[in-house]
Amino acid sequence: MADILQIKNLSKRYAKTVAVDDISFNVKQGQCFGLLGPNGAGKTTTIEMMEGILPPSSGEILFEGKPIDKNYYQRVGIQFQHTAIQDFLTVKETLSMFANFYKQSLSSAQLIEMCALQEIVDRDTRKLSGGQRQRLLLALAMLNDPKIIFLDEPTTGLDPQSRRNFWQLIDNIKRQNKTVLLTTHYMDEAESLCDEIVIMDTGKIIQRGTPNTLLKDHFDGVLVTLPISIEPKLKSMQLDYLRNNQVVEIMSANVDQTIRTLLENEVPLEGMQVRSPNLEDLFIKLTGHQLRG
Ligand SMILES: Nc1ncnc2c1ncn2[C@@H]1O[C@H](COP(=O)(O)OP(=O)(O)OP(=O)(O)O)[C@@H](O)[C@H]1O
Repeated sequence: MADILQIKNLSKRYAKTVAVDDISFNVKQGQCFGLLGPNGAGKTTTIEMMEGILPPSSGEILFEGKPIDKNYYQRVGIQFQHTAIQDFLTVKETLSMFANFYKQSLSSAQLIEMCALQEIVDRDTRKLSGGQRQRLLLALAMLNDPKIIFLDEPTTGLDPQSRRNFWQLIDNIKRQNKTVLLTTHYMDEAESLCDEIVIMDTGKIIQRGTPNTLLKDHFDGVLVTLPISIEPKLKSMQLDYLRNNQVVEIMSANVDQTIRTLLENEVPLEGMQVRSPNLEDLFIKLTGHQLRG
């Protein structure tokens, strides 16, 4: 697959902060690429530079091998976190109004189908739920049939069902060989949607790869989780573990052996869970802190 975007030594410096600090990566055509990181990591600054709306302090962005120019906006779609939608218009009227901004646009019928807007086409945009509003914003970003679509935290604040519905739409868009670039705080979102991710912290890239490879590279086995109350016992056994909120997590390459050891040491197993490590665990392992907070 060819690279649709190349990010080379990109930085954004403000008077008191280096928001993005010399990052480089490529995005392949047709890929869903995720920018992950905690609050203030530099995700929004990075995506806004990639969207062409924020000038970098240094470095460059190539779109299909060339510096981005004024035609870029005809080729890309952007779903902003807070797009102002005109009051007193229906969903269909809103789509028609925004279509005027582009030389070429998809038909309303195509967008309505693509973004599951059938039941709300005649609804006043002030009466939309959070999930419906996000679907309309997605349709607006898809209006010009872009090659690449940028989504900045598209599902923040949505209920779990609406988030999953939204993921389905993104999946359908990916199937049309569109490139999707998204920022997210949600690790399950990244694991479900992204072919490749970069994890950012304090303006730098700290890891890059496919979710699966990153997890395989950093974890060997599963996590055995127990209530925090057994921590003193684990300390006395000199067993390696991580503290995560109200639980302790033991990394185990052999669950049977770990459970035998715990039983031999009379550790109560009530409340025990066994699970595979996820990107959230990886983030904590790499940075020592959680994504939210
Ligand atoms: N216009 C600005 N002027 C000064 N500093 C800024 C500006 N925009 C962003 N920053 C700083 O740059 C850093 C990165 O911010 P950015 O919004 O890119 O992070 P983020 O990863 O998107 O965080 P969040 O998840 O909270 O949106 C932060 O320290 C932020 O305060």
